[in-house]
Amino acid sequence: MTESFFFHLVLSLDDGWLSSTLLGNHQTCLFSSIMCLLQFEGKTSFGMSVFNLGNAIMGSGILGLAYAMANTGVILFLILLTVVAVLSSYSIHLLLKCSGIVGIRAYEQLGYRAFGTPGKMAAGIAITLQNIGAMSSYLYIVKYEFPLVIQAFLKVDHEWFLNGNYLVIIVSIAVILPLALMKQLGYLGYTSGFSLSCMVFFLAAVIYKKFNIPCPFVDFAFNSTVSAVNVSTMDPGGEVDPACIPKMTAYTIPILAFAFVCHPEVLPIYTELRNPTQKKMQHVANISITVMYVMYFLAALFGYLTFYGEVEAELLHTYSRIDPYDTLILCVRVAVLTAVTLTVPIVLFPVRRAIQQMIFPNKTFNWLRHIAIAFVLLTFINLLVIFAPNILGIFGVIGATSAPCLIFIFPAIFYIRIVPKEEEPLRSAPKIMAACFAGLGFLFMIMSLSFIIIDWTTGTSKAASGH
Ligand SMILES: NC(=O)C[C@H](N)C(=O)O
Repeated sequence: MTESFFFHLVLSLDDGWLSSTLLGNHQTCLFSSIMCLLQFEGKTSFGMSVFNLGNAIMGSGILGLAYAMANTGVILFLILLTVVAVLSSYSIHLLLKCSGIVGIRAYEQLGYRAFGTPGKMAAGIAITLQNIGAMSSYLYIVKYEFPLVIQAFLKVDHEWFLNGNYLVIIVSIAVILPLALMKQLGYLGYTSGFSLSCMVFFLAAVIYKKFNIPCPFVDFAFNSTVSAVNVSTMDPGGEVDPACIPKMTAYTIPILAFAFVCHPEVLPIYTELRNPTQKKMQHVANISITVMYVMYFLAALFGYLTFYGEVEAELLHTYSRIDPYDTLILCVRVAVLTAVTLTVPIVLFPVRRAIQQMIFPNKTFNWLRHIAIAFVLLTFINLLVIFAPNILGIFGVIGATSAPCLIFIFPAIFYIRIVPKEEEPLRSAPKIMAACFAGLGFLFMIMSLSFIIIDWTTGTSKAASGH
């Protein structure tokens, strides 16, 4: 094997640690490369990689989609979902092409290659924001769903352990922190398949419940007085209920963008793929995106058709209004809780790496730093979840800021800078397309942000109404 092969390999494996190796002498470089080859040689099969990427895509975003559909109507939602899915696949194409050219398999390192330190910092900050947002939304689900599960199973009221804030802290210390301290997760690890099956179960239950819950449904809180909550689209006079006429809100597109973000995880999954080629990885991405697209659409459709305009920003919570003790929904809660809890450590890994690359570049692995970053991050996220007003705010702010950067803007501008002019001149079709893509990202970001700010200042938002 030639030295250039090793050079490429070194770059592509672990940039933080190995960049220091590159500065050392050739022997060290060669030795490290052989160690890396033994340690990190891509071993993950095609199918497993599809699972891993699917798991990276699938998260709390799925719980917000029915709400997004309630705001747009089925047809517009389907169009928007398709557009975001296709664009997400195109942006993975841009990332893969860049990484193929420079031989780097980390998002923030692509930023460094394209724009030096500012590029690395921008990508690092976007990844940190996005993944902290995703983790907060996962712990948010723990905060609100876990007490209901415990209450139903133990049949107790007013106990200290029914306080969601305590539960978030306990779950973080007992489950997430130990997993987050592992040196490697075998990237995205073995929990992916399990996590995904939990979400398939969730989807099946949502579909089943659509045919099982009468319409209009009876709110549990008013059960004794038997007052029906109007969720049918028609009022008795045959007029369409104004509450059920779809209208686009500031949150629709940010929720969709949030739901499709998986980009910080794409390159690491590529690194671990057996016999990796750009084409093969694109194929992995396209399959994962298509499967998630179908699951997202079904979850949104049936969730929406169960509750119409009454659906809340977090779908599971809406079911409690009918019967908080319904066994099937309790099992679904446990499944979703497990899925999102197991995803937190996985989502934490790219953030830790981004922080390491931003604050301690060129430092070798250090257990103390590894543990300290995980601890500080988890503490911060716990505080966020305890004090954050609601999940819609998280979807909205993150979906309107870091998500468009990671999906649209960065892949496009990195592509324009990294692909050499000799190969593709600035005026070539692929680069013009990438520039339009970045422009679309900017437009989307500015529009969504201004809508959300208007929404907040005028106080019309459902986001203001708590959970
Ligand atoms: N991985 C992420 O950043 C978010 C993920 N797409 C979700 O829906 O929760």
